[in-house]
Amino acid sequence: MSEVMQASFPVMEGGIGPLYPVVDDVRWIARLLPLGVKTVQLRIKDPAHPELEAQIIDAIRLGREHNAQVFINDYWQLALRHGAYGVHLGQEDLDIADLDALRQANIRLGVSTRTAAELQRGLALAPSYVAIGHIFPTPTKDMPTSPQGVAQLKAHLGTVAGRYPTVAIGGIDLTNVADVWQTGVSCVAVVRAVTAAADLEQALAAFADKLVR
Ligand SMILES: Cc1ncc(COP(=O)(O)OP(=O)(O)O)c(N)n1
Ligand SMILES: Cc1ncsc1CCOP(=O)(O)O
Ligand SMILES: [Mg+2]
Repeated sequence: MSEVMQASFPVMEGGIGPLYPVVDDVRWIARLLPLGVKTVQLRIKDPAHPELEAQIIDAIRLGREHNAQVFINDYWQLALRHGAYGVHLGQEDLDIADLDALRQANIRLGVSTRTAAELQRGLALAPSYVAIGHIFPTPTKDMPTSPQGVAQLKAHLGTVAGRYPTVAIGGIDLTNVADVWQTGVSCVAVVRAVTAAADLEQALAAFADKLVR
């Protein structure tokens, strides 16, 4: 698909990273933001979750209170309704989302990409960031594609050419994050490395030590 000029989504004023926890409950956000995390995503996959809208409202409020960049995964209508900082959408979400409404509301957009073609589609939207994954095998999400690995990540970063912040996701932990970071990616998104950490503060400190440029 060729790139067509599009109105841009807003830039993330505070930069993006370097660590971007993706969590399934707003209580994580309440723990993470006071610890200095600046970008976080609320990813609740069950649309029938009884607290879905309440958690989204709380997440947006916490983001404002801590001057942090809270992205809402998937639920772009609720994000619009409640004035979210940002929305994260995958390729299938992009097919149905009202991107003009998000642009008009000044909501930042992060997009997932799994292949070179999806990356082109994502870039054509002039998003606030582009995510590339999954980098390593992960049990957290069923993926229709194979892990891309660090070399492919690096090739994709060449395509982005610094035009947008980049996020690597999928199977990233303290044992492999240095390899990911040395590609020059702007940010590393993690689920289990944060939510399954035995000691949250220690895990954040260990990532901070490794995510230095
Ligand atoms: C930072 C980041 N990258 C990728 C994804 C995956 O989004 P998507 O493909 O829409 O899948 P779901 O997360 O909705 O299952 C993400 N959420 N965040
Ligand atoms: C949401 C998502 N999108 C691509 S991989 C992934 C899950 C990453 O989870 P983990 O960090 O636990 O491997
Ligand atoms: Mg999605």
